[in-house]
Amino acid sequence: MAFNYRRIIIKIGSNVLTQKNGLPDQQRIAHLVDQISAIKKQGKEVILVSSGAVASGRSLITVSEKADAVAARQLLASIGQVKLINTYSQLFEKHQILCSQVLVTAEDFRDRKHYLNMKNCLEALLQHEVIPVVNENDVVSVTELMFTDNDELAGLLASMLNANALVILTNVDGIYNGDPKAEGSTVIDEISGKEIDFSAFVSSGRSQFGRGGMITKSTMAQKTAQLGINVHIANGTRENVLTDLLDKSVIHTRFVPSKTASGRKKWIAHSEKSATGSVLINAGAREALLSNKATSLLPIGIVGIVTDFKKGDVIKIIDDSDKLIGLGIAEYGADKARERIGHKNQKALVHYDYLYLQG
Ligand SMILES: Nc1ncnc2c1ncn2[C@@H]1O[C@H](COP(=O)(O)OP(=O)(O)O)[C@@H](O)[C@H]1O
Ligand SMILES: N[C@@H](CCC(=O)OP(=O)(O)O)C(=O)O
Repeated sequence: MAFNYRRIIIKIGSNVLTQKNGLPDQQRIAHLVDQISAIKKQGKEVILVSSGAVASGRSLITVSEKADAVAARQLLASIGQVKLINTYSQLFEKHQILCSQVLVTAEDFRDRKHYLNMKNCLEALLQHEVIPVVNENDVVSVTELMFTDNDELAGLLASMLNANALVILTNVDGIYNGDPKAEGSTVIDEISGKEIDFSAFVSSGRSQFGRGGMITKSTMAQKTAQLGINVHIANGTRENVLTDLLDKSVIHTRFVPSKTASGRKKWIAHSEKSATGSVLINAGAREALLSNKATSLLPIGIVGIVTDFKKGDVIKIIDDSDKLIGLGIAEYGADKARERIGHKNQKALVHYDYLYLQG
């Protein structure tokens, strides 16, 4: 039986869209659009996360090697994004499908209002049968404001939109149990559970035009699967990869989803970078939070406030061995929390509904 997903995020990596010389591979893009159109015509909702702005820019302008690297990337992306979206628009038009351009920054995911605006826009596009083509707004996202890569962006969108599946297309068949080029390495077809140390078999090196690499891809995939979303990593350079993947007839890696979380919890799960405060908890609190019961974080289990926060801020919950246990929204500020540390019968600092635990 095929995978019967209703809403799918498809991420196409730089290396899939780019030829060896760094220029866009028009033929491959066309073939992917044909497949995405076929999937759309089966009544599924598709959101495309596409890299390739910088590569497209390279096909239009030459930037001096002496130019500042950040400015060069901004310039290439600004010019290239126009070409990239035009390419998609023309190719989808052949299938009588409308696509749209959505450019986002990491900041848009940190602010709950921006987050909801973005979500509403994407929902409206899907309702109107449009395929949103999303990319990072490379023109304004520089250095520390950037996503790690478009895999991170795709993972955030998958949880934001409660997608059934996230398909990441890269230039290898999936995650190998060793160096993909080494003899004897094979593709791991299913990954489940939390405690996997990817660095044991995934090397930190990136492919020619990739930004994040396979370790960040794997970590993001695992986190997304923990939120109840199927994640597939497959080879975008293979013919018919998308249609074959949904028919379960192509070799690739699938991250088995573990549980489903509420929309709010999904947002909190991805808020680590915007967490302002942090609290230290004792072993008892850790045990209670990680048990199968729905438990809120009570002041009795808190041993210290590491960094201050205000009511409503996302805070990090850290255990006695300095491990990040979870994230949650503070019900009150650090001052009140300090007064209540270790006391019984106090209002929870983080209510269970606003708590995301990563185990
Ligand atoms: N164990 C592994 N399994 C698969 N790929 C790996 C592994 N270790 C390292 N890699 C490298 O990760 C690369 C893909 O990641 P990345 O460069 O981020 O691609 P993309 O541009 O598609 O996001 C592959 O080309 C491969 O060389
Ligand atoms: N936003 C950039 C791509 C950035 C990126 O992370 O790419 P990838 O390595 O494919 O995840 C572009 O359009 O050129």
